[in-house]
Amino acid sequence: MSDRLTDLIGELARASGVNLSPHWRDGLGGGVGDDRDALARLCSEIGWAPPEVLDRRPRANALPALMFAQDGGWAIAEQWEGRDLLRVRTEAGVETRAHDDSMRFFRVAFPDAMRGGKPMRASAVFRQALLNRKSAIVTALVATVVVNLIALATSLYSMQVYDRVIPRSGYATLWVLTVGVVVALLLDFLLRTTRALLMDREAQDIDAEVSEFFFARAQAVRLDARSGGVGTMAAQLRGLEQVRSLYSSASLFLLADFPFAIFFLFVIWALGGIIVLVPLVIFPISITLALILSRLIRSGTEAAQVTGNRKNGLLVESFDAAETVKANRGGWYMLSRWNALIEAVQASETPVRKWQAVASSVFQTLQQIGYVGLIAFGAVEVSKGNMTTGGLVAAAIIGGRVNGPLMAQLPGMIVSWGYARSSLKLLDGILAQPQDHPAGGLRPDAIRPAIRFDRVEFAYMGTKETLSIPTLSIAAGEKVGLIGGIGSGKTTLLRMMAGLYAARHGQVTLGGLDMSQVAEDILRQAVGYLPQDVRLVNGTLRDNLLMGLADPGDAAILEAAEKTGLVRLISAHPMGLDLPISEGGRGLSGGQRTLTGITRMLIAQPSLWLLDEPSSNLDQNTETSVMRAVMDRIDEGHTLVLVTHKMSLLSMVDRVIVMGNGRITLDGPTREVIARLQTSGTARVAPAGGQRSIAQTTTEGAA
Ligand SMILES: Nc1ncnc2c1ncn2[C@@H]1O[C@H](COP(=O)(O)OP(=O)(O)OP(=O)(O)O)[C@@H](O)[C@H]1O
Repeated sequence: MSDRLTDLIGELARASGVNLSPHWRDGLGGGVGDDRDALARLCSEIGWAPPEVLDRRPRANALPALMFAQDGGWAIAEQWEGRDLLRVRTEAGVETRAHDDSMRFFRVAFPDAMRGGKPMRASAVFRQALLNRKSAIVTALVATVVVNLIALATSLYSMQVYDRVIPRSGYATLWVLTVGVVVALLLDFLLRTTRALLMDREAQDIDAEVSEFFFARAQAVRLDARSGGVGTMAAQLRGLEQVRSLYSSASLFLLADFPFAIFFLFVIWALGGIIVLVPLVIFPISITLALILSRLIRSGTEAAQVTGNRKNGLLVESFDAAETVKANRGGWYMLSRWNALIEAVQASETPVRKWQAVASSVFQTLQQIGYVGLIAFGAVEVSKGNMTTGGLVAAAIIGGRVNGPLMAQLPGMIVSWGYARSSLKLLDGILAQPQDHPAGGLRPDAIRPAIRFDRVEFAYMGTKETLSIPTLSIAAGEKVGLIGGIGSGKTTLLRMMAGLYAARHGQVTLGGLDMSQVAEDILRQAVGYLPQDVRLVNGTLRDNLLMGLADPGDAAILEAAEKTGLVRLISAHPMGLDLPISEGGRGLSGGQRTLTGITRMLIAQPSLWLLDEPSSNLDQNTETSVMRAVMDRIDEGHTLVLVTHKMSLLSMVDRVIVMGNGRITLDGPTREVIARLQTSGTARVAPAGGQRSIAQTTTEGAA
């Protein structure tokens, strides 16, 4: 394998702001080479679209791009340094090279693991995953073809036995034929087993690839655009396996078994002439029945899928909210919802099962009618001398190979298709939801932590306007307190500043750049956000402290933990930083979770600190020491926005913004705003926009 080229592709992806799957190199074989066509071969092997060939003199906005030069091999052309000079990155480092016409430039169509590349339909994702494994599918197809040919051989064996061996007592012929058929059957066994193992391995691979894609897509759905609960979302992903297994079995059916059924019709015709009419009549009948069946069960499978997902949602919810449910004796309430959903699932599944049962009996009867029809019609043909007895036996056996796929496989596949279709619809729903940030995005060297809101309006899914901020600017280096009544919009505003929610109208900029256009990793480096309720994930404390960060080493982690007091938890536990955290951060107290979140921010050192009620879970002493540690870490030019209900914390900020009913109702220097709030509820404040003087009427009270 050409490591050099894959290294360069990895670097180009990073430079283009694309999150390649960590496993993108897995399974790459050797022999791609280092020549000019190596990139095209590599893309084809990985299953990416072929690279786009750029102009011989690419425009500045087409860079960075991969470049191949006759004398220097592969490199990344980063940017133009002058009219004829290119800044080029090779494995040896960065150098400047003169442009010459032998250079070729290529753009790679990266799939982004966190976004899944271009918007597409869920079915296309499965198709692509199958197509990426063309060689395995071709092998399985060849095996299926040979297995079918062996079936043909066994039927012809019967014909020979009836026509040649029995009338002439030709035992020598019988032995030869029998040995031949036994060898063929052994080969058949080997091929079937190999096909099953191969398909199983590929199925696992496809599962891994497809589930990675959809999991990443579901993760990247913008927080404010998420519809449905956690359980429903989880259930949407559950249909993956069903769709995958249908796609693999359906492709083998359509590509091998179905065409072979047609081929076998010709064989029956060759053996018995007119008797082929029997399967020929049954064939369209079974297809028509299959189509009718698929229509009949369609609505049932869809309803069953939807209620099934709601059932899953309720299950997740009941465990997640177990404390509330138990404390409020909500068990019966949850149980009655559960029972209602079970009833709904059964109601929608009953017609599906009914039609499935009817269908399988109908298809079995059709199969038997086909057999009887073939034998009866064949007997007439044999007695007329138009075919031999052996020919009839062979035709009956082959008739089974025609009926098998059509009568036995088709009904099951139609029902699976009904379920898979509704799973695909749900997966399409995930793909259609807006994603966090565009692939690529702006990648400035540094972002000034200055925030500006311009005619911003925001509403949660399905609600009317929640936030309306005509103008707000927070300069780099400002320390701002955000206060307001319960539900006044503080958290929503903070999440917008963090780039977690996107404005429905208007623009939010960070350092002059539209926040929604900044590359995700750059944004997350610059912005530190501490949610009101810090949730931890399954793993170790270290994993939770370092999630998404480069490991600065234990000394740096412990230094930060010392400042927040988290070190007490670490030193009290025998496993120290490796102390296990269970799902949802269970095992740590609310205060310890908050300390973990703050310690993480101290390690990350963002330039924009967004803290949502950082001390609500902390005692007075811890609050003082933790907030001091935070203020010590916030450098001169760094910005702080602190949501709080505690007036005591406002001494740490120089400016206070008061929220009320989704709007800014007061904005000014801390002392003036506090004085205004203390004297009366009718202060004059300036329209929010960074002005430091109070000048507008408000009736809002602070926290
Ligand atoms: N996920 C959501 N979906 C729909 N509406 C929401 C959601 N989260 C919050 N809201 C609504 O948006 C409004 C503002 O909520 P927000 O959490 O920003 O208030 P807050 O000022 O932070 O309140 P608190 O002080 O209680 O934390 C509230 O009316 C709330 O009901």
